[in-house]
Amino acid sequence: MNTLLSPDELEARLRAIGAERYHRQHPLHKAMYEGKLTKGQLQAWALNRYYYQAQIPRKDATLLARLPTTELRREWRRRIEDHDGTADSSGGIARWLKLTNGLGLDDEYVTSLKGLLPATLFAVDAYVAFVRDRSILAAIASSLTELFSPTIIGERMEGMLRNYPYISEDTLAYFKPRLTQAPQDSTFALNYVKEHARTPEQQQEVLGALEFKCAILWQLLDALDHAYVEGHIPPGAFVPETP
Ligand SMILES: O=C(O)c1cc(C(=O)O)c2c(n1)C(=O)C(=O)c1cc(C(=O)O)[nH]c1-2
Repeated sequence: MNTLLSPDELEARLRAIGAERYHRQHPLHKAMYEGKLTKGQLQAWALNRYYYQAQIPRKDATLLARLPTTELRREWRRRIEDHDGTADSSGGIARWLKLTNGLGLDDEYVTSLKGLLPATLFAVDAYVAFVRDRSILAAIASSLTELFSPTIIGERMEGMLRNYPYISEDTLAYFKPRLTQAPQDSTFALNYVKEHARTPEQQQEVLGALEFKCAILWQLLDALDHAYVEGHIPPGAFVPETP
């Protein structure tokens, strides 16, 4: 039987899941910031990660439609604008294309989604389906990986600028705003789950949602590792021109 945790105990359990399972621990992340990847491998990562970026606002729009209060909808609307932009400012998806473009990939090819690994499609689509089908509490909890993203993003930016001469601050423009957006997102989501997970069952649901999301992010890197480091590129997937 699961016992009822205090809100702070719940937070500690969530942070322990992140410390163990977040994709910061993945060997491909380490290889990336240590400068061990080829340009072709970085291209494959950026190309596949584009699909995650492009689906995030669809995931948030799916949740937005189910949210019962103005306060919650306003919070989630902001997330959609962060990614899609507004009439006055470009959003995260457009900034991600600066990265793929800077790495030598055509926008048209990237946005066509041709060349994605099947595992990328399956994993990202599973995240959108989770948020569509599960409780609002679980859906909000599944965004809590953002508690840990500023650390991985900082590490990645610093390592990539230092180790890959063809990568500039401008190419990495996507990441800088995330360093302030992610803490805003995750503070809201953490406060929400601490307040609304009031039974042992709800708390287990929250913990399970974070584990599920960590597994999605881990799977994205595992699939890239298998295809582009181990060399088992599935038929139809992107084949780098440069080694
Ligand atoms: O660079 C990363 O490692 C990373 C991780 C995550 C995450 O932990 O889910 C997100 C992002 N970036 C990101 O850029 C982003 O916009 C984002 C939105 C979400 C979400 O679940 O709603 N996660 C993430």
